[in-house]
Amino acid sequence: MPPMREIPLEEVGMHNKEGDLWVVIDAKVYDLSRFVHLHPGGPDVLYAASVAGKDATDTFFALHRHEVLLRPQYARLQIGTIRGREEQIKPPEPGALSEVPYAEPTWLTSGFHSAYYTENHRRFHHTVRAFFMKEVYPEASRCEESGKRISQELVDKLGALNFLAMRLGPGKHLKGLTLMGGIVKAEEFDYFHELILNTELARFGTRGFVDGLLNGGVIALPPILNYGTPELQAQYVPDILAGQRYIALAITEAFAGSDVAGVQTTAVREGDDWIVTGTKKWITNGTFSDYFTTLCQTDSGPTVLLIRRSSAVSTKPVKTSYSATAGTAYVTFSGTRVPISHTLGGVGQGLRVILSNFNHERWMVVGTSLGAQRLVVEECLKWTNQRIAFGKPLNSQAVIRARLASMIERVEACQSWVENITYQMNHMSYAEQSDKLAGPIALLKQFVSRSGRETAEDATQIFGGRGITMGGMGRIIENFHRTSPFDAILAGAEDVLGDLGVRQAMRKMPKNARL
Ligand code: HEM
Repeated sequence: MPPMREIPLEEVGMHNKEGDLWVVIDAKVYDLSRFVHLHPGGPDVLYAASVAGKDATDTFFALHRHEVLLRPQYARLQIGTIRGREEQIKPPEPGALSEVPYAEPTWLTSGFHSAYYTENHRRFHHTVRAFFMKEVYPEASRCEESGKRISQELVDKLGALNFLAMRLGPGKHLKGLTLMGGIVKAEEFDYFHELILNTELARFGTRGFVDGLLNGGVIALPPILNYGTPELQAQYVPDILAGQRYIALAITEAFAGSDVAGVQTTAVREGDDWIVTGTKKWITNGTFSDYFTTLCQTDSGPTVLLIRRSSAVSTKPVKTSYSATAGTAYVTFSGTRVPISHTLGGVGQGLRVILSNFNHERWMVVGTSLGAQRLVVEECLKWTNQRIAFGKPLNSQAVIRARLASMIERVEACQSWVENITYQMNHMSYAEQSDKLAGPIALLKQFVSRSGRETAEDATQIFGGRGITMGGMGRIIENFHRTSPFDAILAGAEDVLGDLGVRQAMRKMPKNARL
């Protein structure tokens, strides 16, 4: 691009009419002469006396997100800069931290300290945020809107970083892999690294894509890694981790959701095979999965099987209130033949396999909800600072500040509890996690998803009409308001989880406990 011409403000003022229209936004001069008729807000607003040929910075930022100016088709409308002035509102550097109070957790806030995170976590975080914003975010936005699944090109890029392997948490599946380009060694990688991945990917503000981003693998692979034979693991895991094949977890049915023991899909032995018949519903990534980690009923009780897609397996999309990019499916097994070697965790052991798997899944949902809630807090702090209503910034109203206070308190409480649980996970074996953390993680998830929905409500009141409008200024709030109920349902409904947490505590009550 040739260097931009420096233009005196007075010269801009002469271009203020139809066919010859310039405006100044943040020291940059835009020629809107031809764009006026394409402008989504219409031409008339641009011909207003306070806009045409004038510095319209405040007006522009009251109506548009900064990202509008960064889109290539609009960036090229710029013809120069105002002499003697500098751009003030700059796009964030890749990986940069926000300086808005509470927009980052304390461990990423200058001058604050943390007992949990190391220098390696910080470097990892910086690299992840930069990569996500540059490589993943543009596709996340596109797919959230179009409903298309993640592209193989992006999956390949993620595969090269061993993204899915990292999202399964620490463990022997990481051995020998180069993680995030070598930023963290396999033996150093812990649940805080994984928490960073989960919170960062929620910052796209695209809840459907978050699940489309190979979440099927995150929840369907652990039963193979924990209960599959070495042969089975060698046959399936590497291709899935590399993004060459896709997998989904198939538990829920129209017949049974939180009541997993009530599933009606059956597996009947015939020689060395199981014959599987039944349906599964709300299966994340199911529309494009090659394999299904599936809970079935057998004569000897619930059993988990690894099922390959074949002509006896069909999938169709389930239209939910978030984007079809998640690949949510209705799956039908029509007498599907499955070798008995594909049994995970023993016949009749299905509930043990599935219930232990739930802890990690619930903790993952908690992490993505937390990341999204923090983003919503940042959006609200910025909006209430720049939006003028009744002649004053929104944040000069006590009712608005009261809502902001509640949102900040909730996200900070969620953060502290999540970090505490994550620390426990780092110091417990898988078996200890199953025994000790099922209750606390269930309670944590109930608390975090409920906080999320309260925050969605507060944010929508703050953003008004924009909070219920897809695209534009309030797009992140609208997406969160529409999709935060997913966090309250997926991996166990909120109410059921609260009850589970208390029942776990009751089981562990000392026999001699008395007041
Ligand atoms: C470089 C200059 C501009 C570009 C590229 C631009 C682009 C856009 C775009 C893409 C939208 C759709 C909503 C969104 O994505 O946020 C929009 C909406 C709008 N624009 Fe602009 N715009 C420009 C300047 C202005 C100015 C100076 C005004 C001054 C009044 C203005 C007034 C509006 C209005 C009223 C809407 C509708 C807002 C809404 O529905 O909430 N635009 N503009």
